[in-house]
Amino acid sequence: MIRLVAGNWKMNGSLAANRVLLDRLEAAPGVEIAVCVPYPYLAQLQQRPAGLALGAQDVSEFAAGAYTGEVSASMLAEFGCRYVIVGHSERRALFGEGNLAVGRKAHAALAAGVVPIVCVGETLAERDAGQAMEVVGRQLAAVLEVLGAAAMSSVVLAYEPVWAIGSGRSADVGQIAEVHGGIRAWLAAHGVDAESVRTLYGGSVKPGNAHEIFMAANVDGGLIGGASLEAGDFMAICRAAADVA
Ligand SMILES: O=C(CO)COP(=O)(O)O
Repeated sequence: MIRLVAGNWKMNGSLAANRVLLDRLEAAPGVEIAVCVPYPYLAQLQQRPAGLALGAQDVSEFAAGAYTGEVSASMLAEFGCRYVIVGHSERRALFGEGNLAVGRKAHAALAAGVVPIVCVGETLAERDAGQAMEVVGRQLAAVLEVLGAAAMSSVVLAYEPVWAIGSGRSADVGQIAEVHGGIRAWLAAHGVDAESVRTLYGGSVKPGNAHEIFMAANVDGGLIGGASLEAGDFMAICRAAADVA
């Protein structure tokens, strides 16, 4: 399947800076490229290089109504979002999102025709305790409980070990391949069409390590934080994904 490289701008950007960045991005053959931007910039991103998919970084689990500050999946769909990140570890850790809420957000996204990029991953303490796959399994189970096996095959997953995010310390290829293989096996064991679920790796992906990461078994692309704010770096990562396609 064609690899997906999604940039997660997090809470960065300005109208002026975004324009400079966008002017330097372009579609690349052999890879799908998406940028997941802060909500206020969805309007600006209506003008973007052809072939670049648009995404957001969070979504309400509710469809509409008295939920001050929330943004619904149908609003994202109106602005042309193909993707929305749900359950990023920063949202889980800093904003108290639990596993079931993440599942409900994924459900809301799918109901509006927006593909959720569901993030899973363990902390360093959990890895050191040998619990990485157990934690990821729990996170997956909650999403499966809400979505059911058929809908689960429509999501994109992102394995983002918390300790590798923004730390400059990527997981090594063996660790990545082990968890990605574990996720594929977990999905298959739970009745999900595992082969149709694209599973991205995220956490300190840079131009220098992208190629070997994308070569790893069961890695179907990347979720890129810091390096997605540098056009040259982001395009180099996208080309690395295309090269191994
Ligand atoms: O959190 C991430 C993407 O969602 C990864 O961030 P970094 O690429 O900055 O480590």
